[in-house]
Amino acid sequence: MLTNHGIPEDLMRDVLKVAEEFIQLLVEDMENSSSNDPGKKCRLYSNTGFDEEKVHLWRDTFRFSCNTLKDHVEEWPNNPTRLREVIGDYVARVREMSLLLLDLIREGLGLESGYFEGDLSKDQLMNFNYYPPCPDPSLTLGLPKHSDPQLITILNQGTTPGLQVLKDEQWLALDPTPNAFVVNVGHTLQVISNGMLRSGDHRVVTNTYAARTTVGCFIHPSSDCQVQPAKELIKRCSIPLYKTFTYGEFVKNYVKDNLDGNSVLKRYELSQAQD
Ligand SMILES: O=C(O)CCC(=O)C(=O)O
Ligand SMILES: [Fe+2]
Repeated sequence: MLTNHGIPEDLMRDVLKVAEEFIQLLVEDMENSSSNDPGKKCRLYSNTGFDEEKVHLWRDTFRFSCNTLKDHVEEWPNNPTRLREVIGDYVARVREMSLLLLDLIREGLGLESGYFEGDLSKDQLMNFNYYPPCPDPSLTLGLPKHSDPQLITILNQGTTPGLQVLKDEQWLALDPTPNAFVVNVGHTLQVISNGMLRSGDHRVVTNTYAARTTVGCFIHPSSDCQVQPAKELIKRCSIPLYKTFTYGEFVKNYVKDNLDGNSVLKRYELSQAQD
């Protein structure tokens, strides 16, 4: 949970409001606006693999590519009319804060200055998530158990509860704290830190009484970037626990494994690697 982060409270509220308005417009025209093509830079989807998945999820998501702003802003919708302005401001501030956070993490890990700069943190995605009230929450989930594949996630979870984290094999509710962000370590940061930082499993449960809107920002490497345990950490104290991979290939496997309920990291653990 991150507080005192410097992002204005009214901007945190505004971004949720724009997300609510925008999703509402799209949901009314779901058939024409949704797409199952993961390569699309801006898309509305309800499930990551509708045909293959065992449980259909109680969530609509709109995904934006965000970095650099000037390369992507034209792809974003412009209805509601203030969407581009609000999101542009929000995304830029979240990015600045995330890079600062990554630099503090870098220092804590004892890595050389600038380690996360460049391709490792080049890209940024943003999701608007909308979880409508569910008539029977025992039958489905907003989002099943998963860890995020990216470097870090900065989640603005609004005011409605629903997020849970797995701790000692128990699901704990992480109820919203006003104006705080939830920060998740992603798989990529787990690999770079050679397991010193661990990605946390989380999920979203539904409720019968209120819709829930959240906004997640994900900082991640460019698709062709090589990800591996930091050499400095290996030199200092340990053996590498993970194989090197390109981020784009990793994400493809993540999507595949997630549908089967498996952790993608298993494929890349060196002790279990075939080659
Ligand atoms: O909406 C939430 O509370 C969590 C969303 C999430 O975990 C994700 O998009 O990866
Ligand atoms: Fe997540």
